[in-house]
Order: sequence, then C-alpha cells, then structure tokens
Amino acid sequence: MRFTKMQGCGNDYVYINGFTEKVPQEKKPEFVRFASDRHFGIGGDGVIFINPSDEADFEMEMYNADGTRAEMCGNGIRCVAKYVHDKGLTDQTQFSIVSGGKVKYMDLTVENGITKAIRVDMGEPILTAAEVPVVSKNEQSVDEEIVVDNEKYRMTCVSMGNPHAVVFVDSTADFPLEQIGPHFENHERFPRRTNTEFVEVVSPEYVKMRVWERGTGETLACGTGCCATAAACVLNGKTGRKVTVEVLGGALTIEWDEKTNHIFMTGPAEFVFDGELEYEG
Ligand SMILES: N[C@@H](CCC[C@H](N)C(=O)O)C(=O)O
Repeated sequence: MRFTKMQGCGNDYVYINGFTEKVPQEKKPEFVRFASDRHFGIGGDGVIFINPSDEADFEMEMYNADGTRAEMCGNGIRCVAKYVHDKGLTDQTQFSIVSGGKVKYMDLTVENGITKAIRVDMGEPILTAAEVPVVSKNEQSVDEEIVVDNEKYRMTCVSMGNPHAVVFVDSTADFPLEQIGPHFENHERFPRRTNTEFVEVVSPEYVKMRVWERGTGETLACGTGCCATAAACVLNGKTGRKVTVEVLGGALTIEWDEKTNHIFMTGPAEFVFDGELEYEG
C-alpha cells in the first residue's frame, strides 16, 4: 500500500489516496492504530483517507491515532488540499472538500506549481451547547465553570464540526497539559469527549495555544482548535476578530468574519515523504 506522510504546523498524519488504495471499512480503526504507531508503524497523529465524493470535489475521511473517527481536521484539510493539487488530482486552485458531512471551500496560493499556503472557509462556529456537545446549564457554554481533577477552570465550548473546550491560562509553557488534558477529554460533561485548548493571550492580535486532542493526546498544532480559540477569544473580549494563533509547531492566521459569521483559516501544509507499506487488508 502506498502512503504519503504530511504535516501542517507539525500536526502529522498518514495520507492514503482512497482513489487507488483500499482498506476495508471495518478494518480501518485497526489499520489506523497500526499506521499511527511511532514505533511499530509509520507514525503520526492519525490517518486521513482522500476519497472521491458526490457532494464535493473530494472527501476527507479522518481518524485519530486511537482509531476513532473525527468529523473535521483543520490541519488535515489543508494537507489534503495540497495533496490533490500538487499530485495532479486537480488543476484548480479553488475547490471543495467534504468532511463529516460538511463541505469546506479551499483557496490555494500556488508558486511554480507548488502550493505555498491554503485559506480554508471553515464555516460558522457552533456555540449551542447541545450541538457542541457539552452538558451545560446554559444555552451556550461561554466562560462557564468546570471542575476538573478537583480544580476549578472556566471554559468556552465551540464546535467546528468537532468539539472544543477553550480555557484561558496565564502561561501555556508552565501548564501541566499531560496531567490535565486527559481529565478534560474524558470529563462527564462531554458526551463525545472533547479536544481542549489552553490559551495565553499575548495581545489583541496574538495568542499562544497548546492543545490536548481527543483520541491522540498533545499534538504540535490543531487547526480546528485554532479556529475555536479565535472564536472563544472574541466571545470573551480577549482579542479582535483576526488573530495569529501560535502553536508548538508554527502559527495559523484565523479570522472570524463579522458579515458571514464564517471562520477563515490560513496556513501551510508540507509533504514529508512518500512510502510503501506491507498491508494485506
Ligand atoms: N488536529 C486536528 C483535529 C483532529 C481531530 C480531533 N482530534 C477530534 O477528535 O476532533 C485539526 O487540525 O483540526
């Protein structure tokens, strides 16, 4: 089986071209756990299949390293956009990709045939507690208290198709993410578990963020997490609507457009290597 390793701000996934390579649907979770393993497999934060689609130009089928399916992946969708363009599956620089039933629109900056940056219309952030989903007393969970591992935190919950809880902290560098992250992920208030972003506000245009991802653990970046971070910053009066989110593996520019209510994410995507794997299915 052929595969391609790609990364966006250090959030690395194994990409499988579903037009040519086949893994039976019921075997995908097991295949993903094996391929993501950094010792016995290829190694990555998960696996993304690039498939044909009737609803959009392409489909992204995204799995976390633990083999669970996610509705959306911000860094992944930029990598899929670069893959389909730079490997010749399309000659367009504007096209659509569906993930988790939602169609997203890509706008590529290309130099000499190589994609340098991708701007993605990530759609509207969803704040309704039932849709995020979070068990909350209020209709929206904005600056709401949560007790995690016997400590009180304040969180703002945002869905970008997938669930996020955003928590403002004094310093991301000093935050004990590995200890606290799993307690947020599996807290009873999140019926489908959650991704959690810990955010330090530097200025009205610049924040630092570290993420604990559902199904993977700490990663170097999370695109949907950066979008949720920007939305939470605006909702809590911490920044303006356009913000640079610095993560461990780089930075993304996020803009929450007032007119359309859509969030736009701009950032890089890179090939790491192509490879071949012995896999019998
Ligand atoms: N890293 C991703 C998000 C991947 C899915 C997430 N862990 C989930 O389960 O929702 C991104 O860049 O958005």
